[in-house]
Amino acid sequence: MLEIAVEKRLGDFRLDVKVDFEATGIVALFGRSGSGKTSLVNLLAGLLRPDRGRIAVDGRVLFDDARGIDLPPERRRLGYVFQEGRLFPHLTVRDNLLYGRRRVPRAERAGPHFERVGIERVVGLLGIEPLLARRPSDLSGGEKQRVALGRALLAAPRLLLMDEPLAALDQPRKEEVLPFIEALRDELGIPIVYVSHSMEEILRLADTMVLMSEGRAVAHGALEDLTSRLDLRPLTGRYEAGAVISVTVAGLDLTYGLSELRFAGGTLLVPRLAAAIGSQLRLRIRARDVSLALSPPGDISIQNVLPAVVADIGEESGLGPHGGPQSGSGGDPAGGEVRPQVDVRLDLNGVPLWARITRRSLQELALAPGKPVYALIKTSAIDRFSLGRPPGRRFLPPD
Ligand SMILES: Nc1ncnc2c1ncn2[C@@H]1O[C@H](COP(=O)(O)OP(=O)(O)OP(=O)(O)O)[C@@H](O)[C@H]1O
Repeated sequence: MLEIAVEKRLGDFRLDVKVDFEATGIVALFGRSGSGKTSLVNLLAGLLRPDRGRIAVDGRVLFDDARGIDLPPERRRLGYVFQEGRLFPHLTVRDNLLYGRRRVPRAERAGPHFERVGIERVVGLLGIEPLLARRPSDLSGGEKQRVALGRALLAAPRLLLMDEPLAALDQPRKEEVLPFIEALRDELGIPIVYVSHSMEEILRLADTMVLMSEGRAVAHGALEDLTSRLDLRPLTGRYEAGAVISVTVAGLDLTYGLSELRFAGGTLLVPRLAAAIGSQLRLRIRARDVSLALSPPGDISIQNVLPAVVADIGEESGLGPHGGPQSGSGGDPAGGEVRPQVDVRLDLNGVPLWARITRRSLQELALAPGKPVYALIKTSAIDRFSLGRPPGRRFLPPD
């Protein structure tokens, strides 16, 4: 359990965060640039001192101004991985890793907590064995981040803080590092607080989310719930509008190279996935990739046609004119300018899905809450990057 109640003034910016959450798996700290994510992580790590408040991890108090407690960073037993690895340039990879090990206080160098992050295991999990003799200058960006992760883990932290660990990497390098982060989550059982402003990354990795806005934690909870909440859409972002769905790989159509994914709302066909039948996946379907029809269309190339009911109709997500949430659901939110699109929340047998359609379609189809419709989703709408494995479950290696 992570208990946070802190206040901190930084110039004109005021951070005032009160949130308690279960620290298991990966907890995403999400928010726009400048919402206070890094400052909050620095307060947790002990790199920044709150003006007042209290921070506790699993009942262990790290900071409490009322009781005069302020543990220095090295006694907090938290690991920290930054955007850029910050490895020691003059040390080999092996010595960088051993540096992490030496940071463990003597009294803690025993027991299951310490042993589960043994050097061989961490090196194996992160695939960095071939790099041990190299220096950081001879590593790619992705390799540096894997070593930085290893160094943080070898210090046997109670909690790992990761602040935009992939932000400095290009897409192929991101894809290279992501499976290692997933492996840590699933194999080591060390909770991770993961800062990112990339919803794609969060959807892939996290199961819970703390949503930050203007120095406050405005919501926290299960990722599926927060991403389907209409009131939070202005904060979860315009391009990120979409739904997260947990599915089971149910079959493979070898003739056409399609995988069948089953969930409570039906079956989805997607281009063949490197996942064994029976494995669980979480995928994301963006609102802009979903169309609606009142009856199941006949002559159409779209393979995924799923019955649904309109649950809610909201403004296209994004920022209002002053950077805040939009108000109302009418067609005139920004001083006379009609927004051409709306987001329709659908209910597929209890599973939420979003469709972004034009306001004109909304009227022509006379859509309203309760109306039965069909959701049309192209097979290619489900991009590989959006596919994550649900936290805590093992994933069979790609074939
Ligand atoms: N030492 C400081 N003095 C004054 N203002 C600061 C200081 N540190 C941070 N801020 C301000 O606090 C706000 C929050 O910054 P912070 O880095 O925590 O945001 P963030 O959500 O991590 O942003 P990003 O995603 O861009 O990294 C920003 O407006 C920043 O300019």
